[in-house]
Amino acid sequence: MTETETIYALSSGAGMAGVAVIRLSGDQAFKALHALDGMAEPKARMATLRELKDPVTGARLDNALVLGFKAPMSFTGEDVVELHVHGGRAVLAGVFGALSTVAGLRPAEPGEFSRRAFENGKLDLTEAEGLNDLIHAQTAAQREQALQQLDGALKDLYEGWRARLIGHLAHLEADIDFPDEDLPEGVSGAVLPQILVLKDNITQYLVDNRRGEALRDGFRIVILGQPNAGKSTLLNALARSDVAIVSEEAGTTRDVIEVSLDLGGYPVRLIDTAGLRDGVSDIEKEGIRRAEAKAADADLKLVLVRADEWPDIPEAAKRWLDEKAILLITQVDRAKMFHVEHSEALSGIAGHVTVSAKSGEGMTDLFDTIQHYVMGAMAPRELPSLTRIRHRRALEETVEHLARFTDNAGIDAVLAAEDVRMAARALGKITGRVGVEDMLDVVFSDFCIGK
Ligand SMILES: Nc1nc2c(c(=O)[nH]1)N(C=O)[C@@H](CNc1ccc(C(=O)N[C@@H](CCC(=O)O)C(=O)O)cc1)CN2
Ligand SMILES: Nc1nc2c(ncn2[C@@H]2O[C@H](COP(=O)(O)OP(=O)(O)OP(=O)(O)O)[C@@H](O)[C@H]2O)c(=O)[nH]1
Ligand SMILES: [Mg+2]
Repeated sequence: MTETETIYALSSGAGMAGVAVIRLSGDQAFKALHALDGMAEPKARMATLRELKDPVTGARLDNALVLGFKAPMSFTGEDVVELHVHGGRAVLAGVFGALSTVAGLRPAEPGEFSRRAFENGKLDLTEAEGLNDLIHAQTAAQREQALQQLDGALKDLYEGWRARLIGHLAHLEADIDFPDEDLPEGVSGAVLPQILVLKDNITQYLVDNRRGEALRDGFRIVILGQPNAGKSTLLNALARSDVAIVSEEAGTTRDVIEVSLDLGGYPVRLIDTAGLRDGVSDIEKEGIRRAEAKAADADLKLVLVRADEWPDIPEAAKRWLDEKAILLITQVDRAKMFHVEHSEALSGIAGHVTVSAKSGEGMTDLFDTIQHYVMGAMAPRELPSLTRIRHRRALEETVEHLARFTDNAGIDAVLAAEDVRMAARALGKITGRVGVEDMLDVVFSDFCIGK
């Protein structure tokens, strides 16, 4: 299969619909349209009504709205034809059957239209990823982040850094080639601090609490505490749905139970876990192991302690109390005349709330406290956030090369210049400017068919 093959796919959603869009891209796209409508090529970018027939049987397929784009002025940069047909099963089957009889056409792979757009320079890799994120966006904040990335916000940031490095590299190389009188002394002297500043900028940029990734994947809030603390009851209350089994038996929950919520436009994954104690059965031990694994990479932890036990906090719960934890004193309806006494457990954490899932006391306060935390963690930063581990790895690699540059700068100008070149390459991998052939399959296989 060569890249010039013409591809087609359903680009609208599957299932019955008022209108469905079938997209064709490649140099046979208009020929294929002619095979179905027998008419002259429609004017580029002008919607036209056409009767489509099966080229082999002559059977009528649909009255379709047809839209053509001529290369390179199209989404993919190739000739593109869109068939806007009635979205019925028989219509789609008929049109796909007809297209399969046209020579030089084949069904598109997932993400193949976007991949061609990338290969034809219409999108860089971060923009293509932004497009995919936009299609999967579930909340307003996810949509906004994806749109920014699709608009080139990450591309501009990383290409800007790369351009700065390449500028510095030119100076370093000039220094190496003309070490003496041709250039004033001190050129490399000026480059060093400039590269150090850039290295610091990137290093600081990486300290982001996974903001962009959490926005893309969902902010993970893990509910932790000893058996019968009321974790599953709390999950059900926050999710406003009877998701997890609740019982007075200690050790009810063993599996990790996850619910997705939209918290003021921010996607949240609320995770209930097994009660923390010295596990009795092997199954419960495994449940606790999973609970602790979730706790370790939580974006926020809700650590539950029962009011009738307060201020005693079991060691298994106490170890999760840190700046990413909210302490919940639960089942306060069961403790008479309860008030939170001073405890050292209250310092160094993100907050504490006293609640009763039964009476509803404190639940509004809890909701507000969580929402406040999530909003703070997800608030837009000055620079657009990286959204994938792929970006993070490449930026870490960039910083490593720049650290090596600083080590070599005083010793060996040739080695140091090579470090800068490698740093620029690592940055170029994010946007797909260099050395990414092996990565493209991974990036685009994640896309939908028809995109
Ligand atoms: N029917 C339909 N709707 C759609 C799309 C599509 O492909 N078809 N899109 C698909 O994702 C999105 C729109 N995105 C598009 C992006 C670029 C071009 C395009 O033709 N670009 C040309 C010309 C640019 C211009 O006119 O300014 C180019 O880049 O050269 C088309 C659609 C959303 N809606
Ligand atoms: N009175 C009162 N009872 C509660 C409250 N929250 C939970 N319970 C009860 O406490 C018991 C344990 O609740 P669960 O939500 O199953 O506790 P859990 O922390 O999930 O327990 P495990 O899954 O065993 O770790 C159940 O009988 C609940 O009905 C509350 O706020 N007030
Ligand atoms: Mg439970």
